[in-house]
Parts: sequence; C-alpha cells; structure tokens
Amino acid sequence: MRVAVLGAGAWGTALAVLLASKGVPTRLWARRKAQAEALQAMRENRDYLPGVAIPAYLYPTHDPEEALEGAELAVVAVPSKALRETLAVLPPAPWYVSATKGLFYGGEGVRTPAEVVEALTQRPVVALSGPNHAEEVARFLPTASVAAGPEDLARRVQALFSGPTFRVYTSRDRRGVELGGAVKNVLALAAGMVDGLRLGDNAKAALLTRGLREMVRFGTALGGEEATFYGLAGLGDLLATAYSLHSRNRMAGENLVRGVDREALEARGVVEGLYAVKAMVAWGKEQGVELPVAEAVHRVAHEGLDPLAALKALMAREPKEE
Ligand SMILES: NC(=O)C1=CN([C@@H]2O[C@H](COP(=O)(O)OP(=O)(O)OC[C@H]3O[C@@H](n4cnc5c(N)ncnc54)[C@H](O)[C@@H]3O)[C@@H](O)[C@H]2O)C=CC1
Ligand SMILES: O=C(CO)COP(=O)(O)O
Repeated sequence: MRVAVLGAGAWGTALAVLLASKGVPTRLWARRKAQAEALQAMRENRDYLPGVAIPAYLYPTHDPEEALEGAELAVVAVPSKALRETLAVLPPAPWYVSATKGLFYGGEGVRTPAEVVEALTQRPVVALSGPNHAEEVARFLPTASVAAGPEDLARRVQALFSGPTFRVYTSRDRRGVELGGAVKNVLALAAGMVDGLRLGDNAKAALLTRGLREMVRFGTALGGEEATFYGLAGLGDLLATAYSLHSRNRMAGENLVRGVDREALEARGVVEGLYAVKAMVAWGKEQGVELPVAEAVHRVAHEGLDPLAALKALMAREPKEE
C-alpha cells in the first residue's frame, strides 16, 4: 500500500512526513522538477518547511506517473487556485483526501475543494481539516484533525494518519468541515488587521466571536451542521489560526495594515482567505445575506479601504441583540 501526496508546499510535505514516519511508503509530487530534485538531494524542504528531515519512506518526485504509481489514494495539498490544473496533469487515483482549504464560487454556487476534486475526478473524496499548522505537525507536536466524508473511507483516513501525535476524528459533515476551514482564513485576516492596528485583546475577542456567528450563519445556510462549526474544523481552527505566529492569513492581515502591497502578501506562502473572501461576499450579495466581517475584509483586501475605517464601520453598525 502506497500513498501519493500532491503538492510539496508546507502542508503536503508535513502530511507526507507524518505518513512516512509511520512507515507508510509515500510519494510526494512537486510541481517543479528543480524542487523535487532539491528535496531528494537535501532531504529537507528548505523553501516551504525548513528544519524538518524527510524520512526514508518519503520519495519526492516531479513525474506524474511515478507519483501515482500503485497509490491506494492521493492526498491533495495544493493551494485552491492550483486545484484544477493539478488534477488535469496527474493520472487518477482510486480515491482522494482533500487537505486544501478554500472556497469557489461560480455558476453552481459555492463549492468546496473536496466537491471540486469529486466533480473533476468522479472518485470518492474525504476532507481532512482542523487546527493543523504544518510547522507543528511535521515536528510531531500534539495535533487533532477531522476526516469528513463517506464513513468507510473517513475511517480509513483515521487509521492511516492517526498516531501518538496526530489524533483524527471522523465526521459525516464534509461540507461543514470544509466551510469552517475556509471561513476561518477570512476571519484570521481580520484578526491580523486588529493585531496590526494594535486595537487590543477586547477588539480581537469581539471580532472573532462575532466572526464565529458569521461562520455559523454562512455555513448552515450552505448545508453545514451547526455543531461542526463549534468543533475542531471550525472554532478549533479559528483559534489556532487567529492567534498564531505561523499563520500566513493572520500575518497577511497585519501586512495589509502596514501597507504591504497585494503581490507581496503571499511571500511566505499561499493566503487562502484572500480568495475565500471573494466567494463569501459574492454569495452574500446574491443571497441578500449580511456578512459584515467578510465584507469588511473584502473592502480592505480587494477594494483598498483603510483598515481602521473598515473597523470603525463595523463598530458603527445598527445596535442589535446578541
Ligand atoms: N500550511 C499549513 O499549515 C496548512 C495548509 N493547508 C492548506 O493546504 C493548501 C496548501 O497550502 P501550503 O502547503 O501551506 O502552501 P505553500 O504556500 O506552503 O505551498 C504552495 C505549494 O503549491 C505549489 N503551487 C503554487 N502554485 C501552483 C500551481 N499553480 N500549480 C501547482 N502547484 C502550485 C507551490 O510550488 C508550493 O509547492 C492550502 O489550501 C492551505 O490552506 C491546510 C492546513 C494546514
Ligand atoms: O490552515 C492552517 C492551520 O490550520 C494554516 O493557516 P495559514 O494558511 O493561515 O498559515
């Protein structure tokens, strides 16, 4: 039994390290040939996950056929914007685990990464999501995650990834699990703006608590179960991300406040909240649903509004009952 991990960024590498350290033969597909060769030669992913040794059972490759050869399943860990083109260039796997956190919006409404993988491959897909920073998972710090999807395959993912430092719960609410993981990135951008503006702990707690309500409103309207958003893949991931020094989303919020330009924001890695917020706001407009925090993040990140003005506007909203 072999596993293919698609995407040699921080998360793909961390998941591949986790599996290989359990003795699971794992092939890690890197988009760029030079990157696969560097991983082979140095036994370390210096660009995306420095300081973590690549175990012997992990084989990095750029060759699509080699990556998928004999794989029982493929773990998709590329940024959401690269999902379609990645699956287009790779041979199919029997089934998939989607570890990507993102949101798509188009003619068919809101779609999650696992739904996109399922539509493109016509194979079963389990989503793996939770408060899971790659830097900590790869260093074997205690972590919990959720495998959501068809029960038999979710259990298989649980057995495959579980170990002394990685505890996997199963869930049937794949949509809720993925919506939680996408919305928390938008809220982490807002949290980073509060940090950057030095508005204090009260402001950050208020923003995240109201943001959690927004996650629940958005997520349940789209078919997620309310309890999922108060679990690991919702509140859990929101806490991990919004208070983290690792988080690229939170850091991008801080950098937006400092006037760092839009292109430079992703210097440390993909910032999924910048894309997810577009899908959230487009859906809210179409459905006539208010999403005040997401709308504020959108105005700052994509329309050039001053962050302080956006936060003042949130404070000045019509008084209401909690
Ligand atoms: N870093 C983390 O701690 C976690 C990340 N995730 C999610 O995993 C996904 C990937 O994130 P990271 O690995 O952190 O990203 P990263 O920024 O560390 O790496 C991105 C990887 O994608 C590749 N890439 C960029 N554009 C591409 C394209 N057009 N086609 C194919 N490959 C492309 C890059 O070469 C690089 O290997 C995201 O959706 C993220 O939200 C989920 C949980 C934890
Ligand atoms: O999803 C993550 C932690 O669960 C990673 O967060 P960032 O993408 O903000 O770094």
